[in-house]
Amino acid sequence: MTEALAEISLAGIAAAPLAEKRAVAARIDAELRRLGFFVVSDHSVPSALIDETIAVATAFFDLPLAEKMRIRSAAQGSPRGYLDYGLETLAHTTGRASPPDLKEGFGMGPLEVNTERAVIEGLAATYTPNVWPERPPRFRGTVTRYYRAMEGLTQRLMELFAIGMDLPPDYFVERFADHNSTLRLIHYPPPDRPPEPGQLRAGAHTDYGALTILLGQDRPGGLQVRTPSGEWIEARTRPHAFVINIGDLMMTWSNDRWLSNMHRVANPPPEAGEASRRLSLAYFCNPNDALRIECLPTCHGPGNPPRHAPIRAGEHRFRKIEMSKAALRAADA
Ligand SMILES: O=C(O)CCC(=O)C(=O)O
Ligand SMILES: [Fe+2]
Repeated sequence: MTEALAEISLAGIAAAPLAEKRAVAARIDAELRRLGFFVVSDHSVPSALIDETIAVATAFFDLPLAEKMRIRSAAQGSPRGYLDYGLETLAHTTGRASPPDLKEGFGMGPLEVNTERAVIEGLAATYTPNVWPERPPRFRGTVTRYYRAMEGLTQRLMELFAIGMDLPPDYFVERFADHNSTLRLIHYPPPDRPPEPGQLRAGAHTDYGALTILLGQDRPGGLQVRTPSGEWIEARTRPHAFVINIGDLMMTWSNDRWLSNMHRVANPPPEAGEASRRLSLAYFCNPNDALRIECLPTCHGPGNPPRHAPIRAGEHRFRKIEMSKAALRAADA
């Protein structure tokens, strides 16, 4: 069995007849069962938009730290604005002790929100407002366009997911009305000192939501995915191809038919120097925060009872976000 990520082309998919969509959906189904990850090409997100987003992200991370800290992420709610070094330790979200991840980031979320659905009982602030840096000048417009492109690609993928799961093609549409998806620009700088024992660019974790669309630069110290046999393989990609993986909510929905798989970002070899500077654009697609996530109707039956207790989408994510910040709380105490 090959253990590399499969590449699936979405060329012409939007206007394709159902039979053709079914064939692509079957390939996606196979990859999500096997690895929980695949690569998409011909996805119709313009290469120029990807390049421009990388360019404004790079210019933002190049700003002086004090300027970035002016829009530092608030302590509670969905992370928005600047995520400084040391804020997040992804290994904690799977219950393992670790030093913080070696990265900084910028997070933003929905562009308009129906406030009537925006606050979930018992959760602090779910649809946290966006904050934007003053510089670079084209940052807000470019990042906004990229976010819109991710919303569009998500719709195409969710249709294929529904077909792959023998559901009506539009099954997920209303479930993603007032979605709370986060776009995160992530910067992994070249190391300026050896990592602490157990410290990675991003510790091993699973993603929390429905699916993730990742554009990661192919640099030393990149994304690694765990195989069913427990090895780590490098998820190497061409410049404008996306890595798609599902998160915990999709695994719960599918009753574990699809795998929300462990992945991490490795440290570069020290001799890689400046060449190991890496950016990634991670779009974490989440459904409506108030939605109860429970086994899909086509994923249980006699001999296959639902394996997970229902959980509200926003609640699961918030629990994970709080775990990821545990190091910060310990340091503050
Ligand atoms: O930067 C990457 O390649 C992956 C990052 C990631 O997995 C995450 O932030 O959840
Ligand atoms: Fe991840």
